[in-house]
Amino acid sequence: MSLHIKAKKGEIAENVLLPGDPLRAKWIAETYLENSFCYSEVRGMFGYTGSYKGKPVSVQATGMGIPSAMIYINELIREYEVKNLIRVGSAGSYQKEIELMDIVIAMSASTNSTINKDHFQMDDFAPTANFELFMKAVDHARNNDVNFKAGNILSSDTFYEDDPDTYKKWAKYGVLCVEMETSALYTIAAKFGVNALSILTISDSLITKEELSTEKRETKMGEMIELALECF
Ligand SMILES: O=P(O)(O)O[C@H]1O[C@H](CO)[C@@H](O)[C@H]1O
Ligand SMILES: O=c1cc[nH]c(=O)[nH]1
Repeated sequence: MSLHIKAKKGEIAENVLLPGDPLRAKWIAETYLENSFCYSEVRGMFGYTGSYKGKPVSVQATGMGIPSAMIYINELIREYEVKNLIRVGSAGSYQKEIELMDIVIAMSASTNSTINKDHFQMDDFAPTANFELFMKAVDHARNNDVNFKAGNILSSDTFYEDDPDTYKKWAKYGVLCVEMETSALYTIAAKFGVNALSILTISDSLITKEELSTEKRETKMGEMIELALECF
């Protein structure tokens, strides 16, 4: 086992879905994976392995925010040799044409986190999705009439901003939505030469202030999960 994941070597598949929410991880395993078992409950951050259409797939919750996600992503790659990581998260819309329950496929992730600034001595690294995973998601979405947008997103260190208009500076430059982990996922995947993608479901809008209930955030993201599973 690793420090934060209680799985034996070989218990985690090469293909892993990464929701932030542990209850979404449980719901994904129970709804989509055959013969799934729970390999870790450390800190309540559930991890499961099963199969989807005959392929081994794991789902590991990462918690909220870049520091938490970095722990799980590092351990999955370093200790369990995971090769394909697809985040399946919720996000807040920054654009009026992106509505609740729409799907966003993240080509790249801007960030207000200073972790990469420190790491690259103030130079800018551009966290980018793996091209093959990205194209698989786009092709599958197009072929199945999934309502999606693809582009740059923001991985933010803050959920509650002092100034409710902070989002506008990003929206003006075409950033589609905000979440809290993808820039770290893309950066760590690049470092270790593995493949990463984030697919997000819009759970609220910074513009209209509409939002999904907690229950829907846990369990009503099936279109995104099926799209992600088809990319493995
Ligand atoms: O729904 P998840 O995957 O947790 O993602 C989003 O939701 C959390 C905030 O509510 C942050 O983790 C953000 O990235
Ligand atoms: O990080 C997040 C996730 C969902 N909605 C938001 O507004 N921010």
